[in-house]
Amino acid sequence: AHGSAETTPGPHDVEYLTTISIGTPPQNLSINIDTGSSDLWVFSAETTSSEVKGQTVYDPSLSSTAAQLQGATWQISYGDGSSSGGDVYLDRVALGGLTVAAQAVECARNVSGEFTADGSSDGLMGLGFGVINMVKPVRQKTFFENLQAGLDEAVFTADLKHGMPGRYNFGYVDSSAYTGDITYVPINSTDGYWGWTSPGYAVGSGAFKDEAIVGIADTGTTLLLLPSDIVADYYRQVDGAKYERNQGGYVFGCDVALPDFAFGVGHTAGGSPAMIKIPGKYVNYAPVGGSSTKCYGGIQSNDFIGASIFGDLALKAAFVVFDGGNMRIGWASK
Ligand SMILES: C[C@H]1CC[C@H](NC(=O)Cn2ccnc2)CC1
Repeated sequence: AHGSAETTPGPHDVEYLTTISIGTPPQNLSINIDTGSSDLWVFSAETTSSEVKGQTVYDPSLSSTAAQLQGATWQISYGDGSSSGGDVYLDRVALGGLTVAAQAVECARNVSGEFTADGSSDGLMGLGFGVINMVKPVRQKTFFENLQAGLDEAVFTADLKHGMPGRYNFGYVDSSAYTGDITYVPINSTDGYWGWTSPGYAVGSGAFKDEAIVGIADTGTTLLLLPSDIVADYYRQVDGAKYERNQGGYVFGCDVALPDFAFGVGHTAGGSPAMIKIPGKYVNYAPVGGSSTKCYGGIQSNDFIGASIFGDLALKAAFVVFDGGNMRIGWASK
């Protein structure tokens, strides 16, 4: 089996939203597919009403195929400080023409303010590894893990785009969606993430710099978060760019010229790595609050996290294969 679903960017490509249907008859929700976590949770009929502002909720009592997972609860918090928690139902979940008959659907009883304020997202679908699923007492499998054995190929692909809809495909690699070759590198899923190491980077037309970047491919993070020395190297090439503590990162004039940023994939012994080039204009993330002339950079420091995060800013410059069958990740230009 294989399937394909369109995914649509929010403002400034802050997140990408994909429609899933849950239950019988189907209840359609718009969710954020997040390779940086492993819980499928949704706003629900059980969510504290003051914490629901415009989201569509899943109501298991209206689904003939819903069954509560007795005694199961979950609580999750994300790197950006947001959080949610609740109880668990098993129900049919369909996405892109593929269905899991008994998917653990984590129903929120409470969500933090960030989720309440985001009227576009009705929940998250974690496509990380089940080892970090937060359901207790028994961890639950992700949608992809439940699908995997039945897929033609044990893969899903992310084809996110700048300011326009892209696609998540499951079970196949669409050879018409990218240019050149896909370069695959091993992943380290020990921490439950799609962890991988880039051999280095280049700023604009500059030389390749051999500096290993250990990170995760995370569709649930908006920006590209890298070691502070690389980030400083990039913004040295942006006229007037500076680090502003009260903005929480590097800012620059919204009309400034921005160099491309390229990161390496793979490292043929002695040869040069394949490069994924992020166009400079993608690095202009958005005007900072209250200004129309000062803009916030899409490349920022990973200082307080310890690993780098190849978020949407990096992913939307590539066609990315999350290969669960061979525990590897593949990157191609497009
Ligand atoms: C410091 C970084 C900040 C951004 C963090 N990303 C997330 O929290 C992604 N996410 C998932 C659900 N809601 C948000 C990763 C750490």
